[in-house]
Amino acid sequence: MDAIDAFQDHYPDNVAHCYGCGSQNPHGHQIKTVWDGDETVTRFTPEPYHTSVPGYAYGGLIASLIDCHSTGTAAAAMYRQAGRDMDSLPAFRFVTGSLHVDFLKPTPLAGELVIRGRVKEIKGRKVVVETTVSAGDVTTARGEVVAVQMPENFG
Ligand SMILES: CCCCCCCCCC(=O)SCCNC(=O)CCNC(=O)[C@H](O)C(C)(C)COP(=O)(O)OP(=O)(O)OC[C@H]1O[C@@H](n2cnc3c(N)ncnc32)[C@H](O)[C@@H]1OP(=O)(O)O
Repeated sequence: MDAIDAFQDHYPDNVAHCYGCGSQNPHGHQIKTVWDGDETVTRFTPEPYHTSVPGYAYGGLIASLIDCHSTGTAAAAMYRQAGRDMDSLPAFRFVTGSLHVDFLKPTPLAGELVIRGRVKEIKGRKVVVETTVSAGDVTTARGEVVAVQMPENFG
């Protein structure tokens, strides 16, 4: 999916290979996240190969959408709080410290999923993001991610 000025379009190429959100990963989801007021939104249409129970999406897919939607939201929220453009330096880069997912209902494979995030807390290098996944008007999963600013010596 192409989106204009998505958060992920501002990730430098050297950190744009993530399976969930990297624009440079041809095998990945390549999600695109934007602001919608105080919320963030990603739209993603699963493929037939994302199956768990026939007709329904694999939980790992749902978790990875929540994960990368939330880390992208964390970065955008830090830039917004600082009143900075997402291309400005030094860059805010976030990795997942923890990922909690509640699978509320089976997620249908047919059609678009809407992933929405809301910042719950910003404290120091940590951003806590609450994210939901919806199919039509049904919320099928809810997640909470603790995103932590990537240390200089990551790895
Ligand atoms: C721009 C490019 C970005 C592209 C990549 C997007 C990534 C997409 C999502 C991913 O899949 S990332 C890959 C999976 N994640 C990792 O591999 C991370 C592995 N873990 C680490 O490297 C470190 O544990 C981590 C950087 C997450 C934290 O280590 P730190 O030493 O920097 O954290 P520190 O101990 O200073 O804690 C900072 C705050 O975060 C909190 N925190 C850290 N780890 C946590 C955790 N696991 N659960 C809950 N909170 C956590 C910690 O409590 C604290 O909060 P408080 O300030 O309120 O006290």
